[in-house]
Amino acid sequence: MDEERCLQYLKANPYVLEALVTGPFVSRETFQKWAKKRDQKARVLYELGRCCEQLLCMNDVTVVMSSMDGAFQVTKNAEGEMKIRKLRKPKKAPYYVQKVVDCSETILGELHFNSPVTDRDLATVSVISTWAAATHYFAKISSQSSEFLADDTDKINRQRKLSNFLLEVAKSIFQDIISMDLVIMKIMNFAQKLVNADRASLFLLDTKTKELYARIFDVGTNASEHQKLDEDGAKDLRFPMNKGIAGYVATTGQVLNIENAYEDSRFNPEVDSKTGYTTRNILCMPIFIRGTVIGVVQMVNKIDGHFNRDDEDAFEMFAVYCGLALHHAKLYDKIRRSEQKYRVALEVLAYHSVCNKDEVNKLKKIHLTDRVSELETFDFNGMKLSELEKPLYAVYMFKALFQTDLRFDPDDLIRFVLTVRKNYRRVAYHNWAHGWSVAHAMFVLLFVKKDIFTPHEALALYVSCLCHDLDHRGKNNAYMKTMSTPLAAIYTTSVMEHHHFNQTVTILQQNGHNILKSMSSEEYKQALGLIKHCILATDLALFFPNKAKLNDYLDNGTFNIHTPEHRRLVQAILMTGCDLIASAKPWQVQTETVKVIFEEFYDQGDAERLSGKDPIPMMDRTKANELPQMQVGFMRGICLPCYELIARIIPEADSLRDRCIYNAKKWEELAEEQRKIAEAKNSGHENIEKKNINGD
Ligand SMILES: Nc1nc2c(ncn2[C@@H]2O[C@@H]3COP(=O)(O)O[C@H]3[C@H]2O)c(=O)[nH]1
Repeated sequence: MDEERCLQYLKANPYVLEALVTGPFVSRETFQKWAKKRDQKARVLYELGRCCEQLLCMNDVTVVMSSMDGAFQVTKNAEGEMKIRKLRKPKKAPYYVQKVVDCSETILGELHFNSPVTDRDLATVSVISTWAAATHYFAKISSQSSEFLADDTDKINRQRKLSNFLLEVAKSIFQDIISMDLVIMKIMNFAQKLVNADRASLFLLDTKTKELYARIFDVGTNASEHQKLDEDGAKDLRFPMNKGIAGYVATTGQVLNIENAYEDSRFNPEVDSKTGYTTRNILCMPIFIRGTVIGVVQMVNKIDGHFNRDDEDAFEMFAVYCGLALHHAKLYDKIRRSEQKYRVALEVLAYHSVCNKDEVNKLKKIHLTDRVSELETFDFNGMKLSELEKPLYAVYMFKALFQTDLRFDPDDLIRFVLTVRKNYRRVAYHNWAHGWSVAHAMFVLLFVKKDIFTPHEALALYVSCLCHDLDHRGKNNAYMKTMSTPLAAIYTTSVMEHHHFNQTVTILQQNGHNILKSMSSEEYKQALGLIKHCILATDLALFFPNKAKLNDYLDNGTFNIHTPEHRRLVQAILMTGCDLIASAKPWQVQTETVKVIFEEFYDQGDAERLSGKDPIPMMDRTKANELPQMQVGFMRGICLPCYELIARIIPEADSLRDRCIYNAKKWEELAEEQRKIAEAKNSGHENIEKKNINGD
């Protein structure tokens, strides 16, 4: 039936339209909207009629409104309400009928003039009628658009409510990360209100048993009645994932909006039978995390009618946020679990990596009363000390430097030194003996140049040297990175040095180990900050910029030991100088140390080769013959510039530079010998080759 025939039919059978308009299929607000629209037209025509009566000084203009159902006379009752009644045929035809037509050529109505009118009157009436029609037309447009807008406003308000809530959810996901359940509850609660559902529930997928279980199950419509079930859900709210609307959605990942649950073969009435609740309609949404369904959210029984398209759209957005919240909940649980595991590991480690009572008592029994003057020179060879003497002398040096300025518990000091010893690994070079010799070098520097630093600064420098290579694995930062070790994942720069510092702090935090405990919290914080600065400075990668800056200040005469930045540079360079102390030891000690350094280098080179990477020449045992030349490069390129700089700041320590120059020359002689041997070999080979070629 086309529109024209439909109109004819409705005109012929007005009761049909009446029944439709006042029946259940048109909502109250729609009916009111229509009525308002009609009222508006009637009101405009009525006011137009009265306006013409005033202008033409008459009072018998009949106002007629046109509509689909015919012509209606418009009057106004005592209360000012518009009254519309079917137009009866007038006894006498009007003198003049003015049609009121709007911009879209729609006839709004007519004005019947029941008294004689002049041409001038007609001209006036025509103008006013046009204006009135235009006014009505634009009023309609604006009311439509405002209706439209009103509809839109409705939608906009709904969207705004939605987006405000989603923003709240996003914020609470990050703020309430702990109680993710609370966030999910909020989401469910809001979703339920937004789509006006009587009940809401969240089912999660148990991938092991291929079942769905209720994690949040709604027993009523206010939040307090939400029933949050434990991780496994309530036992009786579990069912195979191929059952029910929830199962279908979980299996297919599709959204389902079921208008009549019991008529849908996929519906599972078992849950209703357990809860005594009757499900009429269901809006069910899958929850995805990274493309995998992890659960479904269900809205049950729309309060008025069934769920519509808008509900589906709004709810789809919630399903995403549910997924986000659940994902965070899972991640957070994982983090919590790994933190607990980490704590357990730390406890076990702390127990085994702390010195024991026997070791402490053994050291306590030895009382060093006399001054050990041989310790007061850089040339002292720590390699000759026993496993007991090293900690004993480490305690002695600490006391010699600090016991007049600092308060500390002597037993704490013994425990600290012994535990530091225990946390160096038995690798060829970066072991306790290295830590001890670097601390000894700092002891001598501070001994010969007492007043350059405050007691707390000196303490930080000494402790840093003792601890600067704690838990070193005999592999350098480059190795840690290329092998993508966990340490390299934690620290982006100075990987091992950060780890050494972290180990230092861990030991200080052990019971009975905090040698800094007499400091105020501010002093303690500063001391730790300086220890971190000093240990990180032993990363050779930082030596070059530090050296350049300090030399600049010295060269341009702006160096001032009391300037904090200059002070930190001096501390850093001293740390490097102590770390490389083997290069400034007597030649015998230098060569013995270099032997173990390269043993460690070659171990790393072997490990790199095993993992398919070519080691650098210095770590390649097949190039051991190039060692002297490499040492020349190392001494002249790094050690010598370092000790020359130290001598500029602490002239009393210029012996380090002299020793270093001597050792470099020795390595150059060896390199020269090595070169001659190589040449002899080559020429030997050449002679043999020539003989072969000549056949003699
Ligand atoms: N080639 C060479 N490297 C050294 C020598 N002494 C120290 N080093 C390197 O200098 C680095 C200083 O920081 P580390 O102690 O971490 O590791 C040290 C070694 O890699 C040496 O005599 N020869």
